[in-house]
Amino acid sequence: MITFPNAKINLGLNIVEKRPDGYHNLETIFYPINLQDALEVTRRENNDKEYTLHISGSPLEGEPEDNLVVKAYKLLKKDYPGLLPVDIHMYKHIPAGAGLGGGSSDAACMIKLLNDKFSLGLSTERMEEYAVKLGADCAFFIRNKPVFATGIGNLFEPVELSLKGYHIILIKPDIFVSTRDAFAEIKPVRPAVSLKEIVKQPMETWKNSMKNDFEDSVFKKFPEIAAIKDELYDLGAVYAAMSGSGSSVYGIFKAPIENVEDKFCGCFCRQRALE
Ligand SMILES: C[C@@](CO)(OP(=O)(O)O)[C@H](O)COP(=O)(O)OP(=O)(O)OC[C@H]1O[C@@H](n2ccc(N)nc2=O)[C@H](O)[C@@H]1O
Ligand SMILES: Nc1ncnc2c1ncn2[C@@H]1O[C@H](COP(=O)(O)OP(=O)(O)O)[C@@H](O)[C@H]1O
Repeated sequence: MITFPNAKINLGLNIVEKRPDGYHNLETIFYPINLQDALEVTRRENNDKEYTLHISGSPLEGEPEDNLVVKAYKLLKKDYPGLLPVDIHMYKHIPAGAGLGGGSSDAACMIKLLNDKFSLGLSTERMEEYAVKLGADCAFFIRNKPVFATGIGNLFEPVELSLKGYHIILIKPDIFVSTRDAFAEIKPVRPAVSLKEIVKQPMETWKNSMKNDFEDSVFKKFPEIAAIKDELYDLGAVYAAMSGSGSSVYGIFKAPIENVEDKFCGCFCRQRALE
């Protein structure tokens, strides 16, 4: 059984307050895009091991047991001992440490895939409960629809928003930003106007009203990321921002943009909204 975990971008991101558990309450809009990994799970013939993990594509650091797809398997196996041994094949295309939620998407897709393959009968809500144990934004990828998210990024309200027809240019500089480190730099502030209201306004207004709170500290540390955002606006983006805790930056355009390959030296890709 094979599935294609997709990335997301954040449209705005307000870090509202620090919680007693050390995490932060935030508000953001998660929007799925069509940049995808591939994840395949087959029944392992040999029962010598519970699982094997084979990764191809972009190299990923860490041991197999650190990988979120393995963590997802083990999490379900605790409650469903009948889960059979599996071989996991993953092709990594979504860059890590990019604010694109690649690992979280892999983990959420693993839960959905195991639920289907082994007929576990988990409801969507139950899968979301498992997903959030693996990562704050992981539950979003279970339904994988545009949402206004609050809490630690795990409470969702649908948003009336479609980027269908827009052209998204996504730039991933060769910089890894750790989400944990990015949070450590933030002083939380409750926004004067909620993102839920801002996103209802025409996209042309977002440049002056929609903010990613991680940008100030990440741009200060890595001015080259700020420069990418400026360049996207110079190219005519209606809205441009860093996604999540970085380091990728996206621009949303009304028309296709030609000849960007040279400008961004191969670290770019064209995207469209996942419909
Ligand atoms: C903040 C976002 C916005 O999209 O950043 P990106 O990962 O996309 O860049 C995500 O919600 C992140 O989700 P995820 O990447 O799953 O976070 P986790 O692995 O659970 O947490 C990594 C670390 O970030 C911090 N963290 C994460 C989420 C949150 N609401 N408050 C936090 O303080 C914690 O220090 C935690 O140890
Ligand atoms: N399947 C996976 N894909 C990508 N990263 C993974 C995966 N499993 C575990 N990770 C780890 O997650 C970390 C990326 O997390 P994070 O910085 O939150 O990324 P992002 O900002 O892209 O969501 C990396 O250290 C990576 O080793």
